[in-house]
Amino acid sequence: MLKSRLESLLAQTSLQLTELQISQLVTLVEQLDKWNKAYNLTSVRDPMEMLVKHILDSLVVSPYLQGERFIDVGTGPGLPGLPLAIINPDKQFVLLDSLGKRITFIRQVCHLLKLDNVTAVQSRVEKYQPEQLFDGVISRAFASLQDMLNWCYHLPANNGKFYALKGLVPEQELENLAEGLKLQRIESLVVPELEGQRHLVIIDKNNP
Ligand SMILES: C[S@@+](CC[C@H](N)C(=O)[O-])C[C@H]1O[C@@H](n2cnc3c(N)ncnc32)[C@H](O)[C@@H]1O
Repeated sequence: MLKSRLESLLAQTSLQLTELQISQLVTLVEQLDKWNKAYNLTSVRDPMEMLVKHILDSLVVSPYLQGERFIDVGTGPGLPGLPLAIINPDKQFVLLDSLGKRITFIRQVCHLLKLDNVTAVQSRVEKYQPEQLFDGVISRAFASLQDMLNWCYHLPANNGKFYALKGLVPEQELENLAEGLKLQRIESLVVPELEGQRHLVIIDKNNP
């Protein structure tokens, strides 16, 4: 049931996935459902609803990612980072959250799915000092844009980008961007069968 529903949702997008990637995404939803009660991972309880609200909502960001190294900050149970890592095995993803249970969940799923392009890190983002900077900093349902940019300013490499998934366009939050930050564009995202607006705010960082 989950697999055929996912295939019909994917058919409404331009995304081309392999059989392995589809089966990994189905397993991810099954694991979210299995561990949700114990780990309080998401308020979405119905696995069919998770396909739209978590999996498709994450995957639609994929065509916009430029570069090879990404960090998903405030990833929770790995959203959008895990779906993006599954369909981009050639890119590296650090999934960061301050809550240990969520990081434990991500590590279990990576082990189960044999994902070798994901590193899960438990830390507050303000304190996290990576050995190597990132081409992109991704976030969904994490913080206001201003807070995200303040707390994560140290993470992108020169010419790196911020990718913030938002409902409504956060126009006020785009005023007075810090030095070196520039709004590149706001993409309107189409998530099959999801009610409400979705936007991807892309901000460029050029080191002053
Ligand atoms: C509302 S959840 C969103 C989770 C996921 N991104 C999603 O879209 O479902 C926000 C997450 O951010 C994490 N978080 C909040 N402040 C943080 C911080 N300063 N550093 C790291 N993680 C943080 C919380 O633990 C929580 O898992």
